[in-house]
Amino acid sequence: MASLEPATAGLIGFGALARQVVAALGDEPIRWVALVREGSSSRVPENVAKVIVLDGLISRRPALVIEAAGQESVFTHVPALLEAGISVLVASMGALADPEIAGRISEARARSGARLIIPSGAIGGLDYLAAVSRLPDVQIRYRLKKPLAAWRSELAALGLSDTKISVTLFEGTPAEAARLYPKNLNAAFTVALTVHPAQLTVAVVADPDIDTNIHEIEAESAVGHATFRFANAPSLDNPKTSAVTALSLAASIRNFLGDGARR
Ligand SMILES: NC(=O)C1=CN([C@@H]2O[C@H](COP(=O)(O)OP(=O)(O)OC[C@H]3O[C@@H](n4cnc5c(N)ncnc54)[C@H](OP(=O)(O)O)[C@@H]3O)[C@@H](O)[C@H]2O)C=CC1
Ligand SMILES: O=C([O-])CC(=O)C(=O)O
Repeated sequence: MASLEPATAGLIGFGALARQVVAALGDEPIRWVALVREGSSSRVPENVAKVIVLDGLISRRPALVIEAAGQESVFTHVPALLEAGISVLVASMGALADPEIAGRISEARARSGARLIIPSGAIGGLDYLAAVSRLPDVQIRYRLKKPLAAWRSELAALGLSDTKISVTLFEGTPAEAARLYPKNLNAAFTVALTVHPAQLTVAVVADPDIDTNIHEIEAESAVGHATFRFANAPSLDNPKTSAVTALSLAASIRNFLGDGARR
């Protein structure tokens, strides 16, 4: 980072991702403040200040707020932060599949000039996908396979908790995937926003024979065929979340704060 002057950074939620982001940036001069829900069971360490209302976070004028709490918190908190001129890094990108919240975020950014930072999260290759997205007839397929532990409630609802074979849970559009699987399909919507949702198809698989979260992206266009495959170790604290996601957020935060955004 460019300067040793501490920056204030906010966190929405203090679960697996937020805890790992703070740990990954342990050597950086950052004053952390976390917005947690009243009565939350999250254990917030002493080096992180805690607030329970959004105004408590806004009044500290953080240089950046990191949303790591789920799609619902994007609806309730992100437009107000942007309106207040505070830039936000959003992990729960699937929230932007909802046209109303996408519109509110876009208007708030335009009014205040605050930035919405989109991390690559559990995946990569977004630069290539952005490059080919302007070509006519580009087709992109995204397939997410996770172990059964990541799909407990979905498999129980189908009576397939102990399946011995892989189960295709979903095939369809990225917006529908983000809506149906709000804790698992955010990376898919990051791909959708990088290209165009109409260019992308999504498949979701529960696989009893794997122990990693596997994201496969295939792009076919006039300039070639590309395949990306990310076999991510799940976070020890949350099997739905890949451990690399916190590192991606940490890299984006370093990048943003190193860009002269310190206060
Ligand atoms: N872009 C990507 O590639 C990825 C994105 N994600 C997104 O990140 C989110 C967080 O992941 P992870 O940390 O593993 O999840 P966790 O469930 O471990 O943590 C989320 C925390 O947020 C808290 N929380 C929920 N709602 C609110 C709220 N309205 N205000 C404040 N705190 C809240 C919960 O605490 P409590 O219930 O105690 O209040 C919980 O501790 C996921 O839900 C997903 O949307 C995850 C992985 C990859
Ligand atoms: O962490 C992952 O592998 C992906 C994930 O949960 C998401 O995109 O919401």
